[in-house]
Amino acid sequence: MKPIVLVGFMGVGKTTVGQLLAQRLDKTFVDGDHYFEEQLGQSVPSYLAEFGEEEFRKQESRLLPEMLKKFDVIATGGGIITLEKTRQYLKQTQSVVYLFDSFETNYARLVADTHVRPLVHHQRIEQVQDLFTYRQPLYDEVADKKIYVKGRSPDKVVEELIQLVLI
Ligand SMILES: Nc1ncnc2c1ncn2[C@@H]1O[C@H](COP(=O)(O)OP(=O)(O)OP(=O)(O)O)[C@@H](O)[C@H]1O
Ligand SMILES: O=C(O)C1=C[C@@H](O)[C@@H](O)[C@H](O)C1
Ligand SMILES: [Mg+2]
Repeated sequence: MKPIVLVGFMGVGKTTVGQLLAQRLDKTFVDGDHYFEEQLGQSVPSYLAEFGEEEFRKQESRLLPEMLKKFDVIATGGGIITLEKTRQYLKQTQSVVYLFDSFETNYARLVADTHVRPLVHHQRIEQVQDLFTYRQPLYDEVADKKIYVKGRSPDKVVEELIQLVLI
């Protein structure tokens, strides 16, 4: 199977949906942030605090092709589209699916989630919204399919993904 790569803003559900999709299809799954932490031996928040975002993006970009070689379903980190070089790589990759939802739904999830995301932690809502708006065209640019989550359950999103990518 050609890998399925999920992209989208923090909190849209890439990890949740990706895991469920892989289970349904009996395929392997990897979460980009988890893979990063395993390979670098450091948590993402701690790495960002120590080395900064530029270095984090370089490492994230380097690890992406490795994940595509090793796994069937890949949930990328929310900022995977930041570097031009990484966007070029994703554009040449098949089955990149952009999961998107309204800013309000996304933000509500981020606030409720216990998982720490340094780029939104302690930021004002306006700053998170600016980042969300800035990134939309970048996800669009790299994706060849797009799913509007529309507040639906992860199960429903997985059903749509299967229809869209595999049938
Ligand atoms: N369709 C959904 N409906 C309701 N809650 C959801 C849905 N998808 C995910 N969630 C919840 O939203 C939160 C964020 O989900 P998840 O960690 O999968 O997002 P993500 O896109 O992987 O974020 P990140 O880019 O930061 O890794 C979690 O608490 C998860 O349980
Ligand atoms: O959207 C982002 O820039 C990020 C999302 C997370 O998945 C992590 O990769 C990290 O916290 C940065
Ligand atoms: Mg995730």
